[in-house]
Amino acid sequence: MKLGIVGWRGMVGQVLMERMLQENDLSHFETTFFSTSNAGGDHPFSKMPKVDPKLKDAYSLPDLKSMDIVLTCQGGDYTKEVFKNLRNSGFKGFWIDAASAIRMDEASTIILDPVNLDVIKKALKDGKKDFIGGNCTVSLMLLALGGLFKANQIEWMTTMTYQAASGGGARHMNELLNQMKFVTDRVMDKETNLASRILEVEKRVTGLMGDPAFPKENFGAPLACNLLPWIDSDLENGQSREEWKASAEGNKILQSVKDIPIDGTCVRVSSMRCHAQGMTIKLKKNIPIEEIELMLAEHNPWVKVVANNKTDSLKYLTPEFASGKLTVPVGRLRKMYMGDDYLNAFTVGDQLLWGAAEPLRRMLHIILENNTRA
Ligand SMILES: NC(=O)C1=CN([C@@H]2O[C@H](COP(=O)(O)OP(=O)(O)OC[C@H]3O[C@@H](n4cnc5c(N)ncnc54)[C@H](OP(=O)(O)O)[C@@H]3O)[C@@H](O)[C@H]2O)C=CC1
Ligand SMILES: N[C@@H](CC(=O)OP(=O)(O)O)C(=O)O
Repeated sequence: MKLGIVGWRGMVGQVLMERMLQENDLSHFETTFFSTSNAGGDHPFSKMPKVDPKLKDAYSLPDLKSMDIVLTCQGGDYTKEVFKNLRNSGFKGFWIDAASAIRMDEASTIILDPVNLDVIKKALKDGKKDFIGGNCTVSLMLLALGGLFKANQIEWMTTMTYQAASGGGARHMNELLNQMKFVTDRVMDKETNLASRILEVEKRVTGLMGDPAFPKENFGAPLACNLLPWIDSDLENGQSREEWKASAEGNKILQSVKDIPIDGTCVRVSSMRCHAQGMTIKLKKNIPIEEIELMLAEHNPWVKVVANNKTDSLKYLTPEFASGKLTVPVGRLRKMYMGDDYLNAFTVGDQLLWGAAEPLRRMLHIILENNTRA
């Protein structure tokens, strides 16, 4: 099959390409790389077999139309500019996309195959062609709690998120580091032990956040030494768009017969590339913790149930542990004071892997398999 890849140079694209090279994915396709900025130019994969050595124009409808599959992690603006026109021009191939732009469209299927392979297979059987990666926080939550969703044991749940700077993109990650530098350069200099005058130093740090030179062009606010309890746009019903995605996308991924209410507060924190979330889960009945742990652990090969003790929680339930890994640790599993059918849980995962790139490359294999069988 002819595969066209758009957005390979961006941050999500780089993570995707790293995984595709690790898994030798390109060997299954005749691949063309596209660019929005350098059509006709070179790319780093040109020496690989069955790869077009030159970049094609990512806005050229005829070039895109000649592909069997277009996979894009170029972003929502690109999708909005190209997708409809491409379909209107007669493109009958598969469109695989990391962006949220057409995720909730009727024709789109949200892909997270360890959780909804049956939904994906049915969509393929029904002739659907648009397969879109889910929101990172939602995908990571579903992977962590897949066992409980599969057993249909969740009545409702809340998620309180701790989302990394990477969710905003490369410029945001860079800005976070610059914010940290801006502060530490001004309060620490060569002196590293400020404990004896820490209250005075804290005042200075907080004051620096209001300094006109404080770098906040991307986040719009200080994230270093701070947190931001709003992610994405304002839906003007009290909810942020990121919060809305939990229930809307979660239930679409699961194709729930009756929607499971999922809601909470999404917060940006100063971790670099892993999103964490604390969850309160209202179970349909009292299930013993050992049974819950087993259900979660057996659901998929990537989830890692972490024993609910201080040592293991601090070792495994952190962005430091999860960064660069496909493993999705879930822990702090305990019944809550509210009753035995209330479960506390905490999970963390790499938002660029399972949260963005991994479901896209796995979809390529699902399409190949489906094609072989057809
Ligand atoms: N960041 C995230 O956490 C997630 C992002 N997504 C989706 O993926 C989309 C892409 O995100 P992300 O990868 O972070 O975006 P980037 O800004 O890193 O990359 C997007 C595109 O920008 C162009 N570009 C311009 N200058 C540079 C440069 N100096 N280095 C690299 N690329 C450059 C490239 O296009 P070209 O080569 O054509 O010039 C590239 O493909 C998002 O808009 C979102 O829709 C989805 C889930 C998570
Ligand atoms: N909004 C997410 C990242 C993202 O790209 O989400 P979506 O794919 O739903 O637009 C975050 O900031 O962490």
